[in-house]
Amino acid sequence: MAIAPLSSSKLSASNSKSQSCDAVIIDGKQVAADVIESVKSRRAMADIVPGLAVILVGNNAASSVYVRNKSAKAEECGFASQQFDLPVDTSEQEVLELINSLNNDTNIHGILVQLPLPKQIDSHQVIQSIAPEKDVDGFHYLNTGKLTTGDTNDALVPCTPAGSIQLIKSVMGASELSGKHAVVVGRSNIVGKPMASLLLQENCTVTVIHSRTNNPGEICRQADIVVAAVGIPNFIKEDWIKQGAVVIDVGINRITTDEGKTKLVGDVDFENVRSKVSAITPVPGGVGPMTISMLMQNTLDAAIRGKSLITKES
Ligand SMILES: Nc1nc(=O)c2c([nH]1)NC[C@@H]1CN(c3ccc(C(=O)N[C@@H](CCC(=O)O)C(=O)O)cc3)C=[N+]21
Repeated sequence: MAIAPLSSSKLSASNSKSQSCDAVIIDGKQVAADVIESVKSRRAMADIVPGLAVILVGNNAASSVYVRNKSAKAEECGFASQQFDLPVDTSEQEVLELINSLNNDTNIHGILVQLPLPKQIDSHQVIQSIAPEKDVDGFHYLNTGKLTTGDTNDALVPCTPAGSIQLIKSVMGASELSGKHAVVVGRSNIVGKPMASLLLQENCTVTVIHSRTNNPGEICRQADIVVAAVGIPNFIKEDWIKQGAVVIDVGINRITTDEGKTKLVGDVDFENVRSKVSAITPVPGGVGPMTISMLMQNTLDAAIRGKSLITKES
């Protein structure tokens, strides 16, 4: 990881144990900007132009924010980014052929297929067709296997969980994390499961709860760390949170307010939860910007590994 964790004293200095004291609002934009600075300087030192290919089939609201921010960041980092906007009725075969050509393109180091895909396309087939060393989302079996077995040195780790761990580490030292009870709310392949693996690697005691869990609130209330990834606005209420917990809100939900405006909110009832926690991420400005930064980091890492392979072979 590029960023050293802040000292734990930073948290305790600004946040005494008393309930009236304000929680640390974790500045995801700042931590993400620090990662970007490190990516920029490592890229310049390696003297390479990482190539990132993004494939978008059709369009949906969730995807458009991501696509916008991603292209801008890639450019800022000195990457060559290519975007493929395919019509909503594109066949699976056409996507597989495009991926095959990108797998063989030596100027491309990272391939990302925006999810969800239209229903005529089997996303498992598509993801598994990406060359594992170019799988910057970290969804290929080889990368998920490396993550779950703890072989993370040359694994590409999914961006949102990797970013979430880094945000936790911005308020908690490694020794503080060890032994803590972390509760992950949600069991998706893109967030919940890889998040649980990363937390285990940090020596947390990990519980994953989901829509079929009995007494989820009772379990969540025991958590020192809560990672919410359910995709339901205000799902995590104040009475699910233990006093002093660290809360990471992965949710990105677009809602319409009473005044008819659209607004981005997370999965956590932020306004009511914030008085109870020691630290919490906001939405927007929390996990979202970190996801983008980790994508840039993964793409750079893939490009640097690609270059060293070529050097070894020649
Ligand atoms: N293969 C794949 N990988 C993904 O990682 C992936 C995906 N497909 N499909 C769509 C979702 C969504 N997603 C976001 C990431 C960052 C922001 C983000 O930067 N949000 C900012 C900006 C908010 C704003 O602009 O208002 C924030 O939360 O502060 C949003 C959404 C990644 N996804």
